Amino acid sequence: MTRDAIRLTGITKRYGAFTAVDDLTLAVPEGEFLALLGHNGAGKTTLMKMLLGLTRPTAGSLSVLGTEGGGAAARRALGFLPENVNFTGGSSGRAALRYFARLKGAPKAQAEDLLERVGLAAAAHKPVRTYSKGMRQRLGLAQALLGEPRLLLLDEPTSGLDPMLRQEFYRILRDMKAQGVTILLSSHVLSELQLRTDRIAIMRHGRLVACDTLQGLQQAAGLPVRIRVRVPEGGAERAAAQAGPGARVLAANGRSVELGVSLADKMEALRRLANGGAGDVEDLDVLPPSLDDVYAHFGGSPAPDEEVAP
Ligand SMILES: Nc1ncnc2c1ncn2[C@@H]1O[C@H](COP(=O)(O)OP(=O)(O)OP(=O)(O)O)[C@@H](O)[C@H]1O
Repeated sequence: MTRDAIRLTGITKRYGAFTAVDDLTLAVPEGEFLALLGHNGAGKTTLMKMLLGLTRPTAGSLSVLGTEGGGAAARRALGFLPENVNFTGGSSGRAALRYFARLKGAPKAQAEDLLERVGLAAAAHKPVRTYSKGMRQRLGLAQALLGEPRLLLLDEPTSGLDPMLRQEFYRILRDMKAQGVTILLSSHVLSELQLRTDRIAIMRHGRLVACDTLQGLQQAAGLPVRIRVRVPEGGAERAAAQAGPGARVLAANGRSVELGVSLADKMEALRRLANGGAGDVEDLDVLPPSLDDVYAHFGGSPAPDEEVAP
């Protein structure tokens, strides 16, 4: 039976009169890759800090890797990559990682393996202060992977990474997931998450407003699927009519028409388009709602003056 790596029940965190996390209930099964989305100030980092035991909830209960209250007892099995990786002092990447290995009780040799794994072996002898943002981020990931973490908490880990490094970064996470590691990752880069995560949790003003698979969120949002149809010159209107009453025209020009249909009407519209009069439809693409669309639907972005605590 799958156990929950994280179990949060009615978790609330207040700073004075301000509520940063508001009555949040969520269970994350072991081995799941969960993305945590939300506007600036939504409460993502605060949630991670509570899971790490760095700050205590004002109300509610939490369990991390079977340890009630999370914190120190679970921390050895946690890997954490903070939003702003800060390695102070003039030490080299290798020395910094060995230092963290000692703190975590991980073997020194693992530091070498991880430097290799994150592509920093050649720069390991250089002072961290000379590292680019991407290199510091990779060193931060290596630090998070020290020991045998069973849960990774990654706070906006890909900011500052170029597209190649992002791919490499997600490849490493895929390997970790294959080993059964649970991953909670917060990010603002929605496009990179939609095909990589099992579920997506959306926070707004400290509250969990949605948590499901992308498909589940798409269904719950009831956003239209777009069907882009290529037609012979002047055939747009005919193709639109052919798609049936469930389809409405979103955009059209002489050679193509974009139709919006509900998920429930999608297959019927596709059948009608495919079976219609020969030559009416030359080609078609089906475009499901993107994570950006879903995120916007669930109110992912606050009004500009709502972003920070008063
Ligand atoms: N120690 C604190 N004292 C007072 N308010 C705080 C404290 N820590 C966080 N907050 C407030 O709690 C809210 C949530 O902050 P948090 O850092 O969790 O947001 P976030 O979702 O991680 O945002 P971002 O995407 O910008 O990193 C913010 O309004 C922040 O100003």
